[in-house]
Amino acid sequence: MAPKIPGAVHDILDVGLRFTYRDLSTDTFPKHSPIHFHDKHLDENYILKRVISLPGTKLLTELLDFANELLESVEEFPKNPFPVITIHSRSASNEDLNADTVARYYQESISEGCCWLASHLSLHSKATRWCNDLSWKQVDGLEPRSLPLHKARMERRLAEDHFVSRKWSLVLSRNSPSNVSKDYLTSDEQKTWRYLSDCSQRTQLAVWEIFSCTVASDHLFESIRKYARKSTEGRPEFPWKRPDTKEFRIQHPPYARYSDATQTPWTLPDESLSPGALQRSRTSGPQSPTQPTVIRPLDSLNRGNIEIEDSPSNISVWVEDYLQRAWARAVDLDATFLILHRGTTEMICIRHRESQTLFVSEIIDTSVNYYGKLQTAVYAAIVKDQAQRQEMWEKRHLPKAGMTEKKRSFNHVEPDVELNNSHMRKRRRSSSLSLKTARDAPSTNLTLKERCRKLDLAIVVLNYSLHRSSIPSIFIRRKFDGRDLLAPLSVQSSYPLESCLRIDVRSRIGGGASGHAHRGMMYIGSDNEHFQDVVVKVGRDDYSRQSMRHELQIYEYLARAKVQSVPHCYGLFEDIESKHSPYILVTSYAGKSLADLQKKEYIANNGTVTVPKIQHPNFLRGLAEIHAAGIHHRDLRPPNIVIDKNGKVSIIDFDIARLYVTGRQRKHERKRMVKLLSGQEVDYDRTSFRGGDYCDDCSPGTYHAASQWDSEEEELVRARSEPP
Ligand SMILES: Nc1ncnc2c1ncn2[C@@H]1O[C@H](COP(=O)(O)OP(=O)(O)OP(=O)(O)O)[C@@H](O)[C@H]1O
Repeated sequence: MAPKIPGAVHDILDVGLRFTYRDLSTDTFPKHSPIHFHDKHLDENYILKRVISLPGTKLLTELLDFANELLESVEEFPKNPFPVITIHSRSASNEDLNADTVARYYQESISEGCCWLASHLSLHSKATRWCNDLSWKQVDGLEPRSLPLHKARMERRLAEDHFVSRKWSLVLSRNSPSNVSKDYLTSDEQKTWRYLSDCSQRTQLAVWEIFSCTVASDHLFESIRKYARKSTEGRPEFPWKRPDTKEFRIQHPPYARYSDATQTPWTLPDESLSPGALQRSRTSGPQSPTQPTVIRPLDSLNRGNIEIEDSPSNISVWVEDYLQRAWARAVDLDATFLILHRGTTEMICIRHRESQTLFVSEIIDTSVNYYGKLQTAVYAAIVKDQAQRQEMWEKRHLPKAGMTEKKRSFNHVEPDVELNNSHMRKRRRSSSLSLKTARDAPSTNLTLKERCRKLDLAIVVLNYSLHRSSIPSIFIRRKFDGRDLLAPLSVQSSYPLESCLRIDVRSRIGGGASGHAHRGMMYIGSDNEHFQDVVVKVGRDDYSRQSMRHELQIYEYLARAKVQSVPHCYGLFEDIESKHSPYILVTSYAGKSLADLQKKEYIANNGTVTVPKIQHPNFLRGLAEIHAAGIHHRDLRPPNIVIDKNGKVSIIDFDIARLYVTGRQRKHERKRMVKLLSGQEVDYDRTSFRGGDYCDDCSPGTYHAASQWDSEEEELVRARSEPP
């Protein structure tokens, strides 16, 4: 007999969101596409191929039936009261419904209750107490550091964050049902727990893209629905964005994906999944890359004029781009469910791995009185799906005799089985550089540096994590015009391959306010023997171009002063495809940072590291050299001090450095360096803040009022009048 459902549970099942919808002005429409440079280099095997609409209410009915089944399978609900969950209702009439407000409202009003319930129903239905093992929250929500941002960049960030927030997810809040004895688990639940035991607390089980509750997102949802319906009829392949460089085509051997679960509470239309429905581009064997001997950037890009049009000003929202971003995030987490939510409406999407298809539900009204039940069903379905796929994976990967049990990592989308023995290939771990390192390269290194300086065209491919370029991007060197301004972009009609730099980006090694730093290898022409171990900093957005240009200027200044304690800068390059694509700044790889070398201490002790006193002079000499060249670094921190295998210390990251330094600032920065090396915490360099602030570097807790630091102009005058 079906159990009596407690009133508090009914409250959760029957809750609908109560937003009062307010029309917001169109200024909340995002002004930029969410697609970044990296997205164009996604591995072909991992890109969205089709979007198919799931018409009608079939998916909803199936999910609600699944919730009913779970409710009926409970023999008895716990006697102790259901935790108090407040159902808020929100009137949006005088509130800005940006993406984060919408997410927080969903979190406060519904997700907690649904997590408790889904947890009970799917993980420990026989437990006599209410226990919750799920949590819907913002994952990796915090930026590593919140540097004062350029005003325009801040505005753009705000506009983007205003429209969509991507960091929300369902996670397991514990590793095991710590509060529930095994006796209270049915055999099915025990099995589920076993297969989920590899999930850490940070494992994200599904992807939520939360949008602001605005006209723009309403328009986006409608467009997605129309797009999915249209593409269901015509079945065209999804237009993934790739670089426009036409003459290259790099074929990579394919490999298998993780499997889709087979026993799911939802059904997908069979005809969409049949092999004929999708022309998969599986090649029969490895093919050599197409690599022309003459590179014609303008021809290959098919552009008569490199002054490429800016994005049109009347941009509303880009359906494909938002779907692509969401899909890529789901692939990254290996999530099956992708939920698009905007407060008053929602779309549930299901990712089918085998056919690389996204199935999209109709638009769901979140005020319906079964919305709570639907969300509970979605959470429970996500958990079941995850456990079932893990079970399938483990069955296919039985541990070999004598080996410890092999577990699939939930956090990686590492392909597990090769498709074809003739080109067996495990996907390379992003961090490993398997080719010879620059140290092994013959002694042509110096000449190579000299040669590189003269070469203006760089062919860039990404080869790490989810990125495996099938078409490279073409970058052109940017130079100064002699007046500290970048000269206009100058592109020749053709370049012999032998006069081109080839940059193979192999792993991501850091990320900060202005961009992501990658490790890679730089070759010249068709020579695969000699290469430089380089760091490629890819700008985060178009505003980062300014800071990279500034960094190039500082590096050139330091090179002219023959400063040794900094990496060699190979130059600044611009992707010629779009005015808004980021610059890349290429420097030599100068070793691991203090933060990386002492990662544990750095993380555990609030960003501190300790260097034996005997080694301090090494670091101080490096800094003194930079000061002697007249450069004020202004951002000395453990991540910005690197040491190579031979113990050579270099200082990096000059994006907020200044081209003058006063005696007082030199002393200040020296003290800061000693403090940092002695295991003490250093915060942002307060000399950056002309408004005045506390400066613990000079003497702990001392407040420097605004007037105590010079203004930029005063600093310059003082710096010029002082001996170096
Ligand atoms: N030339 C280099 N050699 C070795 N490692 C490097 C080099 N350049 C950058 N890195 C690594 O990449 C990380 C980020 O680089 P960098 O600080 O230049 O980027 P950023 O975007 O300006 O970061 P932030 O905002 O934190 O200052 C560094 O902490 C360091 O670990």
